[in-house]
Amino acid sequence: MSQQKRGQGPIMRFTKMHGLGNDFMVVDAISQPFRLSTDTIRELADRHFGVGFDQLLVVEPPGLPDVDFRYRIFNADGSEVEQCGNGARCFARFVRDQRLTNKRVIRVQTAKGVIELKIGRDGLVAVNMGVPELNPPAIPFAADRRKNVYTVDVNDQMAELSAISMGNPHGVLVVENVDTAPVETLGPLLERHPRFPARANIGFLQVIDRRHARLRVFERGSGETLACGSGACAAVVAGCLRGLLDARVEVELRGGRLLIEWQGEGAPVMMEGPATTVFEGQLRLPGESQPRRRRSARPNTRPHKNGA
Ligand SMILES: N[C@H](CCC[C@H](N)C(=O)O)C(=O)O
Repeated sequence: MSQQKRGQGPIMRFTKMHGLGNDFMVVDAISQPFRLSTDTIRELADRHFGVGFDQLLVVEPPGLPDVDFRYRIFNADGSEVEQCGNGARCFARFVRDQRLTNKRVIRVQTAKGVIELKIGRDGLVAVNMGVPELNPPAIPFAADRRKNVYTVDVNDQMAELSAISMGNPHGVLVVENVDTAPVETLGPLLERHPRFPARANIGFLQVIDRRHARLRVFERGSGETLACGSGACAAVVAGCLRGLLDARVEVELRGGRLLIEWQGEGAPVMMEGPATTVFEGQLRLPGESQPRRRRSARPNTRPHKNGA
């Protein structure tokens, strides 16, 4: 946060959390005003000058009658996105720990639909991530027809990948060994490939056997993360479509393991894994003027004009 701005704005409370090392800044925008510009989100994401996170997760009041909360997600580059699987598990733990609900089954509205979160007594969180989208225009992915595997020309190499949306777009490649996969080189090239007009998260999937896999993900808007929940879901769907995986798969990511289950086309993808709170914090935002709220007005949680 640039020096001249520090210390002029309001105090914002937050909680630092992670799902298998995919880390988040989580903000309750129900009990406090939330209005962050894209630039401020980028500054807060910085691991030296800010809080440091892969994604910012925001808890808002529900926008639909049959849901408990609205769930907004911002990548480290400030882009607002449709889905975050590891974040969904942390969201569930956060709203219970903050006593925003006492439910164990929570329905949340994301930018692309409604997902259901279930907090187990073992501390693990199960998420119904919804039905994967395979139709190219809805992913979005440029293709003349739907296939299980597409050939994409990238830097004069032909990459074979599956294209799947879990609410957010994913490209999944099958590799011999994730430890030697070209994540740093091919990841950013495919993230911004023109055939992914909204960019994409790029997964590198190593099949151990029909019920075990390893995965690394170069995430859209954040780079490689230690884990990607929606990426693990997309990878299992891709593996099943290719006939390489069974319905229930243990996916080993760099930060730990997720259990993913998909019973096939038309069925939702189920994910189960941990959610960890690291610390509570508060910070003084840059000197963004906050509108004087009329006494009766609701907390201002509407997005800032040029960002969140
Ligand atoms: N980078 C993703 C959002 C976060 C997804 C990931 N952290 C997860 O656990 O699903 C995107 O731009 O779609």
